[in-house]
Amino acid sequence: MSFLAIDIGNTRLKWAVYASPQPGAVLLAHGAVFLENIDQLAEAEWKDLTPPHSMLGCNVAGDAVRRRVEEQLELWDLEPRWVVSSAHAGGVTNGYDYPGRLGADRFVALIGARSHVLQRGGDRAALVVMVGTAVTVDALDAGGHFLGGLILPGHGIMLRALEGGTAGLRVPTGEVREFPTNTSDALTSGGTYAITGAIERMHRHLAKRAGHQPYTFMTGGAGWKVAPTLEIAHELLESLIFDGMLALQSHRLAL
Ligand SMILES: Nc1ncnc2c1ncn2[C@@H]1O[C@H](COP(=O)(O)OP(=O)(O)OP(=O)(O)O)[C@@H](O)[C@H]1O
Ligand SMILES: CC(C)(CO)[C@@H](O)C(=O)NCCC(=O)O
Ligand SMILES: [K+]
Repeated sequence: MSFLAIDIGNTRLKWAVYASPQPGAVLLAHGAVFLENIDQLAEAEWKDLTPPHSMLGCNVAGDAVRRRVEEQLELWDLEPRWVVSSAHAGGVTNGYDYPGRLGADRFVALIGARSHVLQRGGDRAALVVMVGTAVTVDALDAGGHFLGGLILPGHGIMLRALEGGTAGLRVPTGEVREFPTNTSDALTSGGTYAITGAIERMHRHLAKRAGHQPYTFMTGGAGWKVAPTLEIAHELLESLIFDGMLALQSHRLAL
C-alpha cells in the first residue's frame, strides 16, 4: 500500500513515495521541484511512477498552489488530503494560542521529532529546527507538548532584504568568518550567525525549561549550510517532515 507524502514549502515542493504508510517504511522514490515547475509534475517526474495508494500533504504556500498540485494529482485515482494543524495529533499537543494557525510544516515536523524521541526511549525534550525559505526553531517538551517557537527569515530572504534596502550590498556569496573583513563575508557570516544565534538561544530557553539538554533535530534545504557553524550537538534529519507524515498517517489508520 504505497504512500505519497508531499511537502509544499515557499520555495520548493518535496515529495516522497514510501512502500507503506508506517514510520520506517522503505523509500521507493523522491524528488523536489521549484514552485515555478509544479505544473509539469504529472507529465515529468510523476509520469512513470507506480500509482500510490494514498497520499498526505502539507502546504504552507497558499491555496492557489495547493490547487495546482491537486490538478497534477489527477494523474492517479487518489483523494488529496492535506494536514491542518490542530490542538492534538500524532502524539504532539499544540500549545499555539490558535493551534490552527501553526504552519502545517511545523506541526508535521514536530510530530516527526516526537516519533524520533519516542524511538529513543521517550523522556527528553527536543528542539526542532527547519532551515528553508524561512527558519523556524520550535520547542517540544519531554511530554510531547509544543511550547512555542521562533520564525525568522532564511538566508535568501535576509540577503534580498539587504540588497533591496541598501545601495552598496549587492555582492557575491562569501564565507562564514569570525571576523569578516569584506562585504561578501560580512553578509554571509551575518546571516549564518543570525540563524545559529537564534537556534542557540532557543536551545538555552528549552534546556532551562526542561531541566536537561534537549535533542536538537535540524531539517530543510539549507540545513547543511548552518550545521557546521552551530555550536550545539545536533542531528540533520533530512526526512523529518516525511517522518511526521508517516507517523500521522499510521496513527490515522490505527484509529
Ligand atoms: N547558496 C545559497 N546562498 C544563499 N541562500 C541560499 C542558497 N541556497 C539556498 N538558499 C536559500 O535558502 C532557502 C532555502 O533553500 P531551499 O529551497 O533549498 O529550502 P527548502 O527547505 O526547500 O525551502 P521551503 O521548504 O521553504 O521551500 C531559500 O530561500 C534559498 O533562496
Ligand atoms: C513559518 C513558515 C513560513 C515556515 O515554512 C510556515 O510554517 C508558515 O507559513 N507558518 C504560518 C504561521 C505560523 O506558523 O505561525
Ligand atoms: K518547509
